[in-house]
Amino acid sequence: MSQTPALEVENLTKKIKGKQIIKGVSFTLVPGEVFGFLGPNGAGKTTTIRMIVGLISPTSGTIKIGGKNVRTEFTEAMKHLGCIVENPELYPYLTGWENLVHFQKMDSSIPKTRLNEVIELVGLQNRIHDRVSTYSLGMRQRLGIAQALLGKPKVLILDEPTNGLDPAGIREMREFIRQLAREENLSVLVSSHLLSEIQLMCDRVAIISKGTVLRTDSVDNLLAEQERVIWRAEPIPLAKEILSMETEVTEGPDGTLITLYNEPLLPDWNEKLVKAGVKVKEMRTQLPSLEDLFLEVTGGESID
Ligand SMILES: Nc1ncnc2c1ncn2[C@@H]1O[C@H](COP(=O)(O)OP(=O)(O)OP(=O)(O)O)[C@@H](O)[C@H]1O
Repeated sequence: MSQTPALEVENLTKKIKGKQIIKGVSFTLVPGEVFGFLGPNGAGKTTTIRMIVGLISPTSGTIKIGGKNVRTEFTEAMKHLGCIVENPELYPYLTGWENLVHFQKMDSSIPKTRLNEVIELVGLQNRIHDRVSTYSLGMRQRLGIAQALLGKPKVLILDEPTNGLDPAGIREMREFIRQLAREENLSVLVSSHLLSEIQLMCDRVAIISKGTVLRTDSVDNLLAEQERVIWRAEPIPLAKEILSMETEVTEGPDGTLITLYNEPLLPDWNEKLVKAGVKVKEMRTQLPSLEDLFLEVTGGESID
């Protein structure tokens, strides 16, 4: 693919009060993808996002939005960006429509016809003339997104978009974000500390911990890399001894042994066990849980 990335972050660092908070973060969003920024509290997600949206400046590194450098072409770069970083700034005593008109008037490049387009995109047609104070949290989020979409951005940044929503609201927001990315060819960067949410919503994910991106890939690929084999064999000590000569072995629950899944070598390991007199009763593969994957990638740091 030779299309211009929607967002390019290269070797970003940030030092605050002498402390290195962000230590060389790089990732790229292609048009139309939902990209998850996943890490425990304090990992550096918000600081990175604040640099992308221009709220603070990086110590070093490059950020390009729609090919425009945030440092040297700030206005051009910001034209391609829509974001809700802290809570969306809305006036509760005005209607949804009046809120949007207010923001549209602040940017002379946005025609009034865009209002109905964004209202339709976020599905607020039926309630747009009601006061925002009567909206649910999910509806306020949608209105915030409508506002962020007014300038037809290429990239939308949402910091923890499902925070505070109930399970139905979370599901709705997740589906809405996916649909928006698909239909508008919009790239969406979503930060979250919720593993399951990232798995269901995002095409790819960057796992961030202590100011560093440890891995970037689709959740499915990351999980497949950590696929394991559960062995039920007797006697266990002998089976463990033999397998340990081939690969790393841990003991699972109920007297099982666990190794990583290594397809080409499995028959060989099995043969060695059988030749040594071990009875192999069962071999089955298992994907790790997201929590296990996270622990594996971060080297033991848990998500919460
Ligand atoms: N202005 C600041 N001064 C000092 N330390 C800061 C400042 N801003 C952020 N930090 C520190 O940088 C680290 C990363 O914070 P950041 O808010 O980016 O993490 P996060 O991944 O977004 O987590 P959370 O979800 O809790 O916001 C934390 O240890 C935080 O205490």
